[in-house]
Amino acid sequence: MTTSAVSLRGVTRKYGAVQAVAGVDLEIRAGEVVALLGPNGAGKSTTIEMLLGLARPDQGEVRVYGGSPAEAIAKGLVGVMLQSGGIIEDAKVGELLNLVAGLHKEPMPVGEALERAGIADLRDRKLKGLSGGQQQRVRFAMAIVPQPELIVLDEPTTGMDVESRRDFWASMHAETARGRTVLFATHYLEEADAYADRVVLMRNGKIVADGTAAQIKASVSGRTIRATIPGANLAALAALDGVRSVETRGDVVLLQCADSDATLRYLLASTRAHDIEVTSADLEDAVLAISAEQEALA
Ligand SMILES: Nc1ncnc2c1ncn2[C@@H]1O[C@H](COP(=O)(O)OP(=O)(O)OP(=O)(O)O)[C@@H](O)[C@H]1O
Repeated sequence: MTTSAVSLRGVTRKYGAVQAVAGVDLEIRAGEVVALLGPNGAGKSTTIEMLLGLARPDQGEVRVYGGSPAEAIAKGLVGVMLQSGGIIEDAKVGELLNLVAGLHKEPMPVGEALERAGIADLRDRKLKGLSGGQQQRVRFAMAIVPQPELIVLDEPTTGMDVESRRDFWASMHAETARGRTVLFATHYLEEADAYADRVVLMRNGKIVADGTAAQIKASVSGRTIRATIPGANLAALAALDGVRSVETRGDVVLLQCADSDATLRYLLASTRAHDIEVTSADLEDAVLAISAEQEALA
């Protein structure tokens, strides 16, 4: 049996009256790239802090590569990129990276870390003059310099413009291609959709959905079929098994389907439908729907 990279069991954490994390169970296998999604205050940062040993759970157990977070970090197994802190304003980029490398047993050469983070040209610049996006890249270089098995990133692209975000994810992709395990918190659904193997959605301190982006989309909203159907019998379409709703836009019929395959077969066999398109809801629709469901249950 392979050891999980990360294992959280029944983890809770309160701040005063606020239940920041309310019973989280999460296993992350080696090599997985996991996005932690959720609205402000969902408990993402607190969960990350507990798995890094920066906050102690009130209840439950946190394991990183079978040991405590502190042990995993001491072994250089974990690279971290947090939202703030960790930067010495008066130091030069190269000096800071040397300092971090010096704390680890088998760091990669600093020049290589800078190269991989796309900031080789900033080596002799002081941290305080850098833009927010450049500072984020320095944090990323700090995260990878220990050659960690697991990289944990809390909202890594906050403050970056579109181009920097794209470059950042290209650098990140090179790390995941090397088989590293990655957990990142984000507010950008498209980042979760594009870069994660698995999406974990948190709300009010709990995990409310966990699966691939495709599964999460499918679990909520099924698919939409759009087709031109001359003389469509809308009542017959609405009565089909697996059809949730029917709308028309002129000759075009939109069918919300739980089972789009069966509906497609029917359309092709029994109607004059043409120009058929099948689309799945995007992750944003799914997240909104799950959040609304949770709201209704609360
Ligand atoms: N150190 C703290 N002291 C007091 N309350 C805290 C502390 N850290 C977190 N909280 C509270 O716990 C809840 C969860 O916060 P957390 O930062 O984990 O959420 P998040 O999902 O990371 O949110 P965001 O997307 O805004 O970063 C919030 O209500 C927050 O105000």
